[in-house]
Amino acid sequence: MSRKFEGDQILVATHNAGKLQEITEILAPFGVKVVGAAEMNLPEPEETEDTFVGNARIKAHAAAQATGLPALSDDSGITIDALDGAPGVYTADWAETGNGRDFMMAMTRANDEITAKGPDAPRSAQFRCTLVLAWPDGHDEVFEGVMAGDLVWPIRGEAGFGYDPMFMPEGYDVTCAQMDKAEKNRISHRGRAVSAFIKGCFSG
Ligand SMILES: O=c1nc[nH]c2c1ncn2[C@H]1C[C@H](O)[C@@H](COP(=O)(O)OP(=O)(O)OP(=O)(O)O)O1
Ligand SMILES: [Mg+2]
Repeated sequence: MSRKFEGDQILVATHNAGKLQEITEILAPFGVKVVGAAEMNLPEPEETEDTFVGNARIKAHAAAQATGLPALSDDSGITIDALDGAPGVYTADWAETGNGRDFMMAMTRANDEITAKGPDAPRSAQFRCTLVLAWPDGHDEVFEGVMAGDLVWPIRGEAGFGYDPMFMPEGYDVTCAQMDKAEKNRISHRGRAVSAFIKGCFSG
């Protein structure tokens, strides 16, 4: 069934367990063995670029070079219209405490900064995901996905990870943290990007 990965492993170059679970579930029907970065004892590279694709390239190439496996990385985040696209590539940084990540703090900051723009500030935002598939020979392929929605307050739901409890996708009246996994994967930035990857790599 698979054109490029038949009988092979693909390394998913992320240390985020939520991402790894989503990507593993979306790829499950395609007969490719998914291995995570933590399982391979890979270090977490520094994300020094100011674009999603730049940081996705750093993560994917580091993992492919270290293992000799094709490596698929995910760089993602949220762009908030009222904040001119912030936090964007710095979405994870907003949750950083110096002692692990605190997404309640990050979501509170997002809500506070929108609220500070005034009562007419839009609540619209986009989740964005850039996947880079890096090959051990040094070439790569890029796949992207976007999900539009609104940021709600107070937060709702327990499922998912990161900013899911405040993100209500367009056309829904529940947040990503109130959806089952399959539904989120069907519409999400990551689900769309992984679908593009599947089209590119499993349908030849
Ligand atoms: O579906 C999502 N639902 C909720 N939050 C999300 C989602 N997708 C990305 N996010 C947030 C989490 C993290 O704060 C940032 C990504 O940062 P990003 O550097 O790409 O990922 P990460 O550091 O968690 O893992 P890693 O770099 O090892 O892949 O955006
Ligand atoms: Mg990261």
